[in-house]
Amino acid sequence: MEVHKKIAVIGTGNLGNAIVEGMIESQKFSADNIIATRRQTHLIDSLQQKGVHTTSDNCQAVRESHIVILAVQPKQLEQILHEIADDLHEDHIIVSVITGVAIEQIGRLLSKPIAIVRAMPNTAIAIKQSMTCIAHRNVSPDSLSEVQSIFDTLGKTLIIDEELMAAATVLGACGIAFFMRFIRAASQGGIEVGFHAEEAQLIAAQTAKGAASLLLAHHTHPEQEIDKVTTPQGCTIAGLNEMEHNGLSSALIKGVKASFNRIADIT
Ligand SMILES: NC(=O)C1=CN([C@@H]2O[C@H](COP(=O)(O)OP(=O)(O)OC[C@H]3O[C@@H](n4cnc5c(N)ncnc54)[C@H](O)[C@@H]3O)[C@@H](O)[C@H]2O)C=CC1
Ligand SMILES: O=C(O)[C@@H]1CCC=N1
Repeated sequence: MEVHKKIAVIGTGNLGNAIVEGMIESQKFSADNIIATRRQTHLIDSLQQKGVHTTSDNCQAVRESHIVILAVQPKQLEQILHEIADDLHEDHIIVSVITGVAIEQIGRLLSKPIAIVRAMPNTAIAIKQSMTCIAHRNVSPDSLSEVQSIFDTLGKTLIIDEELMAAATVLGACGIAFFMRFIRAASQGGIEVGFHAEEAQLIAAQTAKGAASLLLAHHTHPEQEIDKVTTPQGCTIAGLNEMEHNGLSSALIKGVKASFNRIADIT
């Protein structure tokens, strides 16, 4: 499905950039219909070169758009809402990808009846491989499906209760960094056992992609797939058990919980 509505991304940093890159890559959005804002617009020249309208004028971006994606840091939100409030009207849909800020908080800061949806994508949105969790409160089915269809073109989506948004942030958004670190560590091991760094990374990354793809394609539990790899008295189980003796699963679970607990302190 093509998306023809004008979309403004307010705060085009790491995630905002990835969202715009993904939209362009998908070819479902015309670059013409995307407005990306940043205080230092030269830092998003690469998007301008692809036909995106870039500006530091958040109010103009809001006036010229229908869907407003808020992608600033949590501490920058209040000032941004203050700045754009007069230009927002009830036909707009706000999509906040900001961590730890509830819909009710945004609504209170705006004190206007505007549809607000929270979305939690990850940086794989740049290549249309995001996992995006979406939550809303009292948004019309049409507005919700409009927002969901944007993220559907950029990966997979799941509608969740807003109470689960912090958990979604940790598992889905921070998860990119967690899995990256796992791949880096696997590559480092691969170098120890004989590969050049580049080869080790290729093997580790493609293998990680294969493992994830197996789960998505077979709808199996990871242990079922592990059982198919662990030949009795073989090298896989020897490696896995050594990793577990050193706390692999425990370290991951504790890391997820530490990230989750941090979200409560963010705002
Ligand atoms: N980076 C990630 O993977 C993810 C980030 N998020 C959330 O997305 C939001 C953005 O995160 P990042 O992209 O990592 O941060 P970032 O700092 O890279 O991006 C924020 C951008 O907003 C711009 N900005 C700040 N004030 C502005 C203003 N007044 N006008 C225009 N632009 C302004 C900054 O210059 C910066 O480029 C955060 O709330 C974060 O919690 C959510 C999911 C994933
Ligand atoms: O690190 C952060 O706070 C943000 C939210 C999820 C990914 N990056």
